[in-house]
Amino acid sequence: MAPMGIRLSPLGVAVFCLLGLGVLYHLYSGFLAGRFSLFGLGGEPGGGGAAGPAAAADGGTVDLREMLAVSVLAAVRGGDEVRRVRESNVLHEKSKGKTREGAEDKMTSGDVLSNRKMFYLLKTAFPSVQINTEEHVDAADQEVILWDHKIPEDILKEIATPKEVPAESVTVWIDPLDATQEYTEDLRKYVTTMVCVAVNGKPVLGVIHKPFSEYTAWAMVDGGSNVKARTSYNEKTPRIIVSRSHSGMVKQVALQTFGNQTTIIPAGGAGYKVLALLDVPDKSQEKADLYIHVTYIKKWDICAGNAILKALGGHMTTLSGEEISYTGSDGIEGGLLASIRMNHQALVRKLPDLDKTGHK
Ligand SMILES: Nc1ncnc2c1ncn2[C@@H]1O[C@H](COP(=O)(O)O)[C@@H](OP(=O)(O)O)[C@H]1O
Ligand SMILES: [Mg+2]
Repeated sequence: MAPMGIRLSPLGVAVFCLLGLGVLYHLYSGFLAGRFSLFGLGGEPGGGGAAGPAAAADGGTVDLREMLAVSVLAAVRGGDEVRRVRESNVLHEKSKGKTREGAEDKMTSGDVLSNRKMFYLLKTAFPSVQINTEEHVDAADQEVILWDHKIPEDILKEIATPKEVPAESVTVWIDPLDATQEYTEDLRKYVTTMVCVAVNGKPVLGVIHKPFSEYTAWAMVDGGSNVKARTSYNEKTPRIIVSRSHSGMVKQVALQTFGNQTTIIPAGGAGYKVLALLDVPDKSQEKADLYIHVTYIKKWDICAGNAILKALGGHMTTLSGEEISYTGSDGIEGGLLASIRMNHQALVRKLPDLDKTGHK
């Protein structure tokens, strides 16, 4: 018997407790989860109302169509910084150290300022997703950049319905300035900014933006794209696009595999080299049939290109034909082979085993 003659029913108490737990769970998984993850970064919450975090409202899911819209915006905004710094001619060039092969790993103000814009735009819109970026994020120099929740018409036209996935299955990869070496040499056509979204490690969304020609390619696997493959490719004597500053033994490997008649096109930037395989209207863009890389490379350099190729029916794998998983470690060891509208596995079989030949 309770005081003052009120009797508590055990069923009523149980229902009350369950309701309480439900309210707490809802608060934690949605609103608070988003805020905690930003605070964990040393960041501020993204603000409320229409421009607040996109993931928070759904309690742990994100809409890939919204992620695509923010990724395009981030690549363009980052690209504005890249262009502004290059046009100022004050690059504040530094070395982050050396690559395994002994090349300078460079960084400029263009990389840093683009990274800041791209990272905070994505982090504010999607506070609960994992974001991996090439450059260090300075928590003391953060910026809250709000997304207006507008999905551009070209995306709405291609992708008619939202595509929800659990926020915890998503890994975002940002390259705030691809082809930094060429950027310092003022070889502007090679420079891109890139965003990639992987779901359970599989590349699903890719954006490659060329800041100096203001061209943007995007694609979503099983969604849509604003770019397509060319109508024909030369599989027998392919034009092969390769690195100009991290080449390793790539030319020898290409000529040994496809013969001495093969044309080798040295170029900067992994984003630029993927675009070379596609039907891109930009006049400064060279065209190739295959992209081969033999040295170590990082996932932010290749994830967006991998997603775009996959969305268009192409392939990007290691040289031994393995799919690349975009979670966990930053780098991949087995080189790269990218193709579209070709028999990719037949190409893999043609290539020498790099570990055996020591061709890296
Ligand atoms: N052996 C290596 N080690 C580290 N990074 C490499 C690399 N080979 C290529 N990369 C990176 O991959 C991108 C494309 O390389 P490349 O232009 O030589 O084809 C460049 O990215 P960033 O410019 O973003 O640093 C480059 O630094
Ligand atoms: Mg890069």
